[in-house]
Amino acid sequence: MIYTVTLNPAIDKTIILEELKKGEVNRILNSRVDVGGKGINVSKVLCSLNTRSICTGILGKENSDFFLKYLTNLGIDTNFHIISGENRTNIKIVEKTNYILTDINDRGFKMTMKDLDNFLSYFLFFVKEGDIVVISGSLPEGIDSDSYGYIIEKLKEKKAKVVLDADGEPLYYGMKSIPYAIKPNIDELKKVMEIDENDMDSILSGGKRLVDTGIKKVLISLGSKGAIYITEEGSFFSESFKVPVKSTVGAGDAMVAALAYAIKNQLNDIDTLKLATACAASKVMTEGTKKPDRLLINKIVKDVGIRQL
Ligand SMILES: Nc1ncnc2c1ncn2[C@@H]1O[C@H](COP(=O)(O)OP(=O)(O)OP(=O)(O)O)[C@@H](O)[C@H]1O
Ligand SMILES: O=P(O)(O)OC[C@@]1(O)O[C@H](CO)[C@@H](O)[C@@H]1O
Repeated sequence: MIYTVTLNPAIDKTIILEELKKGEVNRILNSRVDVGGKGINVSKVLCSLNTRSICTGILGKENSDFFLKYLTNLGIDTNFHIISGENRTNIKIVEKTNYILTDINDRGFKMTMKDLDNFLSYFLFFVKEGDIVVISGSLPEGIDSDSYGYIIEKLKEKKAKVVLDADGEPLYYGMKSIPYAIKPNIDELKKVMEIDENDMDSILSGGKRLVDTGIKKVLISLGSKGAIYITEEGSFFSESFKVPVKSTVGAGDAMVAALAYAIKNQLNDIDTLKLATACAASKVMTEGTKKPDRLLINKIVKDVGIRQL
């Protein structure tokens, strides 16, 4: 089974403007609302890949119905630990003229380490050897910044394979517990290790150092420049697929979904990176944080080129 864990879910309100004018009245051309948060987005893309996942984590009670209905309508199974409080709303401003994306992410509800332990005590009861657990996104206020490390240790005791996608301290401490796979973007990687983002060799050697620590699969996304995939078997590069951009929000989550799918189905490294690039491109072509189209992914994957590094 694949589980996705989102500790800090969000309602994503995407606003499309001609151009954002600071300090002025801006008129919206179009808008949409999706439920999001990184793990939830991973479950949506797994659903596009016809793969079942259970979407779990923490959900604030106040607007929980909206999340549960949205996911149930997509046919995604949920098993959240509900606590008091309201799930945040994150604003995503898309400027049509220049395609600049501005993310305004709220902090979210407050939770306690006790809430986290309550969630873990029942979640860990379900997890079995060989399960894949994706943990991703920011941590809510109130829990320790090494919480992902703590969760990874417990999941490893259960012999689950953990895929981590986080930023800053949560990524730093999470990596210390050696998850099975990670998917940092280049900015996230720069914060946790010495690399020169403009030098491919430097990024590659950074990724290899991580594989040497025992992390089996390191997928580094480079935004519109593409992605590098480093494993014990080799290192591979894929340019991003040139597509009309509707929203890049969740492109990284689409890659994480492909990575989880590839681990489950034992895809080789080249097919894994092809699928990750196709899922990300399909997501970029999709409005807001809506689930990308399965047929589109299947079409693009055939044309993705991979270069061995
Ligand atoms: N403008 C674009 N056109 C085509 N593909 C893109 C574009 N931007 C990103 N991608 C694809 O999406 C992948 C992931 O992008 P990125 O590195 O921005 O992830 P991220 O920062 O983790 O995203 P998020 O946190 O919003 O999910 C890239 O490796 C690339 O394949
Ligand atoms: O604030 P975090 O948890 O780092 O990121 C949250 C978020 O920006 O990530 C997803 C896109 O990756 C969105 O659905 C959501 O709003």
